[in-house]
Amino acid sequence: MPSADLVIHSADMLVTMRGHSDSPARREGMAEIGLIENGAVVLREGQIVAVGSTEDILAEGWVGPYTVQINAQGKVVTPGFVDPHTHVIYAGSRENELSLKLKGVPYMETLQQGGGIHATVRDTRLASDAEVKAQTRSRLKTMLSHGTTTAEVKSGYGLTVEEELRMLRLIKELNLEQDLDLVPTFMGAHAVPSGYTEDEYTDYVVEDMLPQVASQGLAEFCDVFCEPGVFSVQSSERILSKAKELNLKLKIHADELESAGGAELGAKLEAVSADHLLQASVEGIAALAEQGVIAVLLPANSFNLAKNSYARARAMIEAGVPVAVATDCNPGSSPTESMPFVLTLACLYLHLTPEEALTAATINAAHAVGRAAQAGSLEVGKQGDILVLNVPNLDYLPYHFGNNPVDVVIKNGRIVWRV
Ligand SMILES: N=CN[C@@H](CCC(=O)O)C(=O)O
Ligand SMILES: [Zn+2]
Repeated sequence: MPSADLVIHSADMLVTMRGHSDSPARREGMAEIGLIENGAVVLREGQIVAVGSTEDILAEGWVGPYTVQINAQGKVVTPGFVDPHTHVIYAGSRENELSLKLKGVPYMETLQQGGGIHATVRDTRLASDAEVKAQTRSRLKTMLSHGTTTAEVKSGYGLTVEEELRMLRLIKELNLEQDLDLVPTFMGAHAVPSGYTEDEYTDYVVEDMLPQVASQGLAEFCDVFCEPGVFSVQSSERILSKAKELNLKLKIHADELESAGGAELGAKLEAVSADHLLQASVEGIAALAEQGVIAVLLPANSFNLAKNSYARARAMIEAGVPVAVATDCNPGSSPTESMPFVLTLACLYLHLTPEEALTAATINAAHAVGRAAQAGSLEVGKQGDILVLNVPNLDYLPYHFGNNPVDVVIKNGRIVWRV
């Protein structure tokens, strides 16, 4: 047998997430994390070639003279986190919105007065390609150091054909230039820019943007901010239907601030995920479950909007909706790169157990970005995307918050970050 490039062994707990790669975990399945005590995982040429107990793995003779070994005694080993909802590509920042929020100005009012997303659109358009990439690269590095090894990235701070294509091209370049795998989503329908009515801009997205995005093969998914005052259910349906016709997979920002039928639309159009969902109706939740649409929940966004309002994750899980969690990393509603922080919020405010939260941040998140065949679990044949966490058990991970629990990040079988 050829010897391994890397063996991680003696992990107090090795979380494999096995058995959920064909379809996302639902209901009680979300608590089935495939735990191996005193576990080990073996990597060769970037891939996982064996997973099991340390005793078995060491007896199998994987360790040769050139094998790098990591002793994970006293630690927990998990799949790399998959962050399935980010707006991480942009220039500038919006710390000015903190004082507005403290004065009680709602998020939507800031947006409608030309701030919010529009402010980031202005900053991003003014920044050179090199500036946008440098600022984004730095955030991606923070994400990686906090354990994210795959992330979805949305365009949406361009809002013209040229600027949206530029964002998607820069995502493609960044994907090749740094360690995280990036999954590109076109979100030209992120806000209606000034000078357009909603209908005029919807026409522009459908007739001009989408055909060019699709023909250049720059995006895998299309997303829409479906929210009263931004894109109505009717406009969202026009955009997502056109995207589907052009073979893009679908996501939808649904029922974030108001219950308006966004979840129902996601289910009707067979979206891969519906995201936010704070105000999703009972019927909307049932429709997501029926269609198998993944609910991507964003508790850091809820935390940051400081309205004490979170998505009803337990009702979703009970109804059979597969749940994933994400940072929603963006300069306004969720300025964080940290999946460990999201895990804490998922437990405390979405009321997930640590096991369910970890499922939501790994294999279910991988399904939400179309990467479940490669990422999200520690199974033979998958990419070697692995975390060694400096925590003694699973409960400790969400319990000890506000700092970075990640000891080692392995991406495609290579150590890419280490304390
Ligand atoms: N809700 C719409 N889009 C982002 C916010 C983007 C921004 O505020 O810049 C979100 O998912 O939270
Ligand atoms: Zn978003």
